[in-house]
Amino acid sequence: MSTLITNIAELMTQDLEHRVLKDAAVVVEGERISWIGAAADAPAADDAVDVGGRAVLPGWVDSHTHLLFAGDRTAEFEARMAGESYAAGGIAVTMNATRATSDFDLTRLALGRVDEAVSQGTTYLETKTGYGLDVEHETRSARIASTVADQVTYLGAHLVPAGQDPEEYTSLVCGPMLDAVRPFVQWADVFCEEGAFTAEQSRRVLLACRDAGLGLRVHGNQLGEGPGVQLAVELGAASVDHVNYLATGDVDALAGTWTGWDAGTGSGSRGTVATCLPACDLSTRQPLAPARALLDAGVQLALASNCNPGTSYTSSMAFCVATAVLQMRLSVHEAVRAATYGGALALHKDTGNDADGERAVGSIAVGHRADLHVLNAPSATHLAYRPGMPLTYAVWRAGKQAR
Ligand SMILES: N=CN[C@@H](CCC(=O)O)C(=O)O
Ligand SMILES: [Zn+2]
Repeated sequence: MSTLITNIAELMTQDLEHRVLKDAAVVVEGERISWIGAAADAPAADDAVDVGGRAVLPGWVDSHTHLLFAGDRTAEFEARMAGESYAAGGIAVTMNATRATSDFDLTRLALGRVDEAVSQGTTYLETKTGYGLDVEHETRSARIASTVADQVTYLGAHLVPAGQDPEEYTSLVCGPMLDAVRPFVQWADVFCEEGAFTAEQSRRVLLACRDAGLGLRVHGNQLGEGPGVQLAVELGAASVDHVNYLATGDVDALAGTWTGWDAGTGSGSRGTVATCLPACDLSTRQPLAPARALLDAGVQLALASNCNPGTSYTSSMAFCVATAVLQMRLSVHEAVRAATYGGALALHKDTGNDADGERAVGSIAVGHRADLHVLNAPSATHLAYRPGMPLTYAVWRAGKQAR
């Protein structure tokens, strides 16, 4: 079954050539893109959809979310808006509410959040554990996460639960907890920050997880300059996320990880993606991450929602893109790229068009997964020009119309 999607005013492919086509069309065959080009040259297909002169982008790739949680932290948010600072300790409030919730309800809540994201144009997403924080509840979160998200990250090292010795808890995270979650996860992450895990504890966790075959990610440099970025670079993490407080050496170190990468062909060894989380920065009143400086230095960038109940209770990638343009000085093309291709790069899903289903996401090219986001606007510029407006008109996810 093939579908011709035509009358596209602007097709922002985010492919390796950064092509933006006018008056374009796309053919979707099964779950893959089989053709793109000028609408006038489009081949026949079984079915046709006229999108009426609207813009089409790749679906958002949200490479950083925390969707496995119950409860609410409105009071903490109100206190923050009244002048309190964000501190890692709030995670314990969500841990208690999450532990007290049944499997059925936790699944229902997570599925509802995925639906919210997809209805706003997200077609591929990662989510993390991190609100269970004992073997039973981390394993449950990982298992449920593996049924609702495309990729799952183990974040047992989110906070040391009250009353536990930090070194003993770190050993649990590196040992029995890791063994229990391992069947359900592809990545491991650690909150390397004051009030969470020290550099040494973080290194232990990351090394144990790397030995277990997991890819690495780091929450780093969110609340102050710290060791997160350097640790991520040293251990070859796929991404370091937050990156609000960076020393010059941090930017240079991140840029250095991309010297073996050919951005023109998407080949060579991938480095460490800097993932900026602007919705979180606003909600915690932290300085926005220096996305412009990172890009200018040659660092590959992702934008993600960081949807979670403490620091960023939104899955709106459009909001992140608008903020990146309006406040972080990215162009619309750069911001959309970071929220699509950049997320795919951070999740190692930027390449692949094999028959076995390993298909690239985050860019529109022949053989890639058919993840398309049709805007109710003639160009992607409207994402920043009309911030906060409901611009998602239609969504295809793996070739199926999801909205
Ligand atoms: N920084 C660490 N973890 C989350 C916040 C978790 C919470 O406060 O519940 C984040 O990415 O911002
Ligand atoms: Zn996070």
